[in-house]
Amino acid sequence: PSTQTQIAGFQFNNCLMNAAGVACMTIAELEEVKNSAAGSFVTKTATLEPRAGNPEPRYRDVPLGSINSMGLPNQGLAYYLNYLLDLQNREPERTFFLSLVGMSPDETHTILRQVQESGFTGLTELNLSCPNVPGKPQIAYDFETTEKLLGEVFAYFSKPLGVKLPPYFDIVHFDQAAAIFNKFPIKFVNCVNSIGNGLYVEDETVAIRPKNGFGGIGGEYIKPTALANVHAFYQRLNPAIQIIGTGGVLTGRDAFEHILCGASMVQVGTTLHKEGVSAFARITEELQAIMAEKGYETLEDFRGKLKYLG
Ligand SMILES: O=C(O)c1[nH]c(=O)[nH]c(=O)c1Cl
Repeated sequence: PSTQTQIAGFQFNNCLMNAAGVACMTIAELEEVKNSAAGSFVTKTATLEPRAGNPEPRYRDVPLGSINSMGLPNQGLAYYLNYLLDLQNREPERTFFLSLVGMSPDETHTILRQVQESGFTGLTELNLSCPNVPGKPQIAYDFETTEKLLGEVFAYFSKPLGVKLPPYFDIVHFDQAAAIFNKFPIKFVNCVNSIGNGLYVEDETVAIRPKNGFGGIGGEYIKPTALANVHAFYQRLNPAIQIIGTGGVLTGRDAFEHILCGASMVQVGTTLHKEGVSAFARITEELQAIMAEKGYETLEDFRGKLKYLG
């Protein structure tokens, strides 16, 4: 069975890739993901200037997942954009993702204009869901701001762009968010970012330093929420807007469920942090075994075909 896929008309030889934030801060890390069984990579979310991020410890792997309050540490847009421009000349047949966001709407426009004026031919993932910059709310929880920002972006940005979304937990919010995204030529929505502002306690103490221990939750804890967001947007969005599924992918079975719920690409975060890039080959083999057992040749044989109980 084949686990190849396409996003916005770009072909990928595998439907698995890293989630932004994991294994993607440096060129060395990105090259390792690129040279693994992953079909693509996405960079750490880039801001205009490099950022040190929050004080450590700011990321912890825990038995059922992870908690992080990194604070958007990154090497700055130029570092990632220059690498991607060089890479697309070296490997023109492959497509990669650039994740970005400004620390303000103006900075977001500055960054996106730089990308627009560059020769970048890959996919842009606008991160509307960072939960860990003190004082900065998650953009995509503010529907008015989100609609205004996207309206401004698409006045000048013509390269393929998708958005990274926080998890929503209310059916009305699925309705309202989807209604906004359906207004714009967005190529994909990536559901979900970490569940914001969880708290992990060890004995009597928090696990991470920033924000008195509050941080985004990933891993097994979040798969039901991730699948619900994937499927809710799959049900509601214009079919021209594809879904990337992120959250709780440990096994081929988890990847299968994301695709069954409507995902065209599946991202791996916490599991990649714990296991390393060998996770991509393992999960791919497990997914292929499930497809073989069920007689599915391609993802399209089962993508979005979640059954209800009537
Ligand atoms: O703290 C972070 O850097 C971070 N951490 C997350 O869990 N999601 C994000 O989008 C970001 Cl930007």
